[in-house]
Amino acid sequence: MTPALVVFDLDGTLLDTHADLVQSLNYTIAAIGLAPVGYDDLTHLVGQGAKVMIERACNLRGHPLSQEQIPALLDRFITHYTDNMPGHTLPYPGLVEAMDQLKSAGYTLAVCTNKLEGLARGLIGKLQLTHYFNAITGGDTFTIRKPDAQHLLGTIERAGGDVRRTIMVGDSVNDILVARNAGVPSIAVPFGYSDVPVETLAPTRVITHFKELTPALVDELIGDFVSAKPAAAAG
Ligand SMILES: O=C(O)COP(=O)(O)O
Ligand SMILES: [Mg+2]
Repeated sequence: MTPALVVFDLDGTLLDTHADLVQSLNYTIAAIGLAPVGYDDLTHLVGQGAKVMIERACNLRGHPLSQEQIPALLDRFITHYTDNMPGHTLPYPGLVEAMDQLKSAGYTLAVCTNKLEGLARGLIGKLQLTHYFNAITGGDTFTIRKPDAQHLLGTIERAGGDVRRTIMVGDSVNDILVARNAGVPSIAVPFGYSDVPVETLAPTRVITHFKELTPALVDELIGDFVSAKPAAAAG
């Protein structure tokens, strides 16, 4: 049987990236004279990748960007963010121990993020975590991204997983929606960058610390989810 697969969102789930995102974003918008944004703004800015984050920050400062302005600002962000990796970014408490336990139990792991794939791979590599994952996809890996189901389904395929034996772990609405759209149970974590309480996103389960992410919980959610599905119509 295909091993169970746990797919993680990156920003606000796998890694606490907020300080470096804010630092590079402020460095970027300073180029057009805009005042810096704060951590509290981040929950409304992050989630759809760097380009959207920059656009949202400029809108927040009352300076909507023209399409012509975006490429240079995106390059400025990517250069600064890459040059400063891993910066202050760290895995959340208990994550590495949970991933070790899942891998020891024969489970496979993957990353499905709306961060640019190159930035995700660079950051995961700098933190020496690449070896944990069968697949790492970003917002630019496919032509679509979360919450489109195909982003998660494509990640599952690249990881050699089975959608019926997969769970998604995330901190924001796009993660819970992509799981729902792909027919996959979801675990929400409250310590990331959601602009609403994660309970209101109706995930399958909420955990408050990665010590709760055990093989038994994964089996429970997959089992419950499969048994709760209507029986396939008789062929
Ligand atoms: O880069 C972002 O906007 C956030 O991406 P993620 O939460 O899907 O990792
Ligand atoms: Mg996230």
